[in-house]
Amino acid sequence: MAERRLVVGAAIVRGARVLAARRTTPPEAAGRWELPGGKVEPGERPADALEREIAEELGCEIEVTAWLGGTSEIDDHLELRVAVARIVEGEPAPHEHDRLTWVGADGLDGPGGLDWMAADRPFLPELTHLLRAAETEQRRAVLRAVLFDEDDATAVLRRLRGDGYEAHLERERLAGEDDDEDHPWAVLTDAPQWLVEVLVDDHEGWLDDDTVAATPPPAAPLDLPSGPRRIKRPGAQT
Ligand SMILES: Nc1nc2c([nH]c(=O)n2[C@H]2C[C@H](O)[C@@H](COP(=O)(O)OP(=O)(O)OP(=O)(O)O)O2)c(=O)[nH]1
Repeated sequence: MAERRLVVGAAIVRGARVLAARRTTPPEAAGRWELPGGKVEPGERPADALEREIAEELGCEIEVTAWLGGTSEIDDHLELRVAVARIVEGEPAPHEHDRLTWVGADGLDGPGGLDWMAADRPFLPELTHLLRAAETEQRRAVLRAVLFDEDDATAVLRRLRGDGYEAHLERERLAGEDDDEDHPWAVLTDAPQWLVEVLVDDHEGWLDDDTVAATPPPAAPLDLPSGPRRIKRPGAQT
């Protein structure tokens, strides 16, 4: 039999989650999840094909960082390889799928997991392993954004989760204050510091420096201020 044509799929990883896309065609595959990608053209490098397909399907630019082991048979004519990739430009939007979702190790496989295309399943154990390793890494890098208003806190939480980061809400206590109504909200997240800074600036909050200090220690100790740091915002009331 002639060699199978190669289909490449991208496991786009951000934080400890991977981006899954829901197919709309053909009818038997509609509603099932895949890793975005497509067929490699004759003479095309697989990584180039993947970057081209992702630009077409999601409107963003990725960089392939590694290939997962093995290939998987799709049918008599096609076989699938999967690369781990990261976004280098833009935000993914579904141009050819009807849904995108950022899924962590817990939602990837097993009961309650996504209904994947059959050919993707052999890659799930390795992918789960990668996401678990990323989770461990992340536990060491949590930032705390402090916001006075619950609506602001919820907006920040939604935005971070929508972008694929881990984030959860906690009720914050300010030292020396005991009036419950004055206790602000804290959003704990693994998002990068620049993004959290932009969001707290937009929602009149601040980034708690204690948690910045709790990220993996730099080679030389940093001289960090001990109190919460107010991010300056043009025109904001202090
Ligand atoms: N892109 C992608 N295709 C997959 C995956 N798993 C899987 O079985 N497939 C199948 C579905 C299709 O039969 C085939 C890829 O076709 P496609 O329609 O996505 O590729 P393409 O964009 O190059 O399509 P076309 O131009 O030939 O229409 O591989 C996966 O994770 N990603």
